[in-house]
Amino acid sequence: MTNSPVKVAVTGAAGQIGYSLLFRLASGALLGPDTPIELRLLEITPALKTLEGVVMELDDCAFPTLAGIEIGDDPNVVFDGVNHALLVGARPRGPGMERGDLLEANGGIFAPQGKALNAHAASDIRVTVTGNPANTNALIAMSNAPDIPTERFSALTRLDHNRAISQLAAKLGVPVTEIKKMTIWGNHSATQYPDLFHAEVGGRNAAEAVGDQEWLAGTFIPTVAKRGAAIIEARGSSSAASAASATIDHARTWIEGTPEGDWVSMSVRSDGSYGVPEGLISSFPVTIKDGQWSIVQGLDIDEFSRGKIDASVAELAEEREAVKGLGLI
Ligand SMILES: NC(=O)c1ccc[n+]([C@@H]2O[C@H](COP(=O)([O-])OP(=O)(O)OC[C@H]3O[C@@H](n4cnc5c(N)ncnc54)[C@H](O)[C@@H]3O)[C@@H](O)[C@H]2O)c1
Ligand SMILES: O=C(O)C[C@H](O)C(=O)O
Repeated sequence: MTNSPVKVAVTGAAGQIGYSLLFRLASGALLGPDTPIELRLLEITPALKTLEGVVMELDDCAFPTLAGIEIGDDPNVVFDGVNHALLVGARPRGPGMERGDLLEANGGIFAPQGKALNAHAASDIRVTVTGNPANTNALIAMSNAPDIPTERFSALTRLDHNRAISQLAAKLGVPVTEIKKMTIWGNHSATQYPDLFHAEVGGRNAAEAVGDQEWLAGTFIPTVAKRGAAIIEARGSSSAASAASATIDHARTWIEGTPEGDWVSMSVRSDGSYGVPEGLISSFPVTIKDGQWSIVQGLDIDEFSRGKIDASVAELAEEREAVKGLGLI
């Protein structure tokens, strides 16, 4: 291992997702076995003691790829020189909280974090927002970091993408590796649109392979879109290991690129493609090469898909108006 360490920041590091994410990052799941990683872990002050315990456990694993760990409660210190920022820590919706309250509370987190990244991150910084509402939190962070190119900000819809692949593979009785070109459009919320019309199963169109519009519209789409809620209902808390795994998948694909003949779903700043208003952080099919993503162009969008994409994008536009009204962007 001759490379110098890559600095990866994780916020909300003492939380549920953090507890799964940190050990996988430290063991090389993001950067591989030959690149040392330095973890920069941000938490709120009252959670630092818990985080110290997690750091003790990380030490106890003696991971060969783990070159160092720094923890703290000041993003201006923790984000110094970071190459990747995985923004996981967010304010969950509490009893009686309206969407506007949630957006305001998260604005208080993602605006200062955007500013701190702008001031202190490395010049090659790439930012992935997992903390909900992920798309709009990414918009807030991006809007508060004017010196970082906008294409370096993203939000996580890879978990939805993975869920869609898994549901489709189970329906058709094929391995997940047979499924290519899955797309999640729109917001990481119940309005998202998992699209089978452009996906492929063993080279064949997925919607045709399913051949059952009732299952597609009445079972597949709501199962994927409401999977987060189903896990909360079953587990008593939101998805954590799968969210950590998808966060690593997302960031690793951003580094390594997409394989020939496939793409991934990633929430990125819209350039107006597919009628998604410019500037919204919306999920698209993207290919990635040399660390740069591009929205897949030229897909035919039929009336059914158009309606679903428009509904989710309308929600993103509403969220943008709400955070604008709060002066967060
Ligand atoms: N995008 C997705 O696919 C997806 C999937 C699952 C969960 N999530 C979201 O990820 C977020 C984290 O989930 P979790 O289960 O780990 O939650 P959690 O409550 O267990 O942990 C969140 C952590 O963030 C910390 N935190 C709060 N404010 C912070 C700040 N300003 N700076 C640094 N840390 C801060 C908290 O102290 C806490 O330890 C939630 O918003 C959840 O809804 C997103
Ligand atoms: O849906 C949620 O609130 C949790 C998370 O975003 C998920 O998709 O599992």
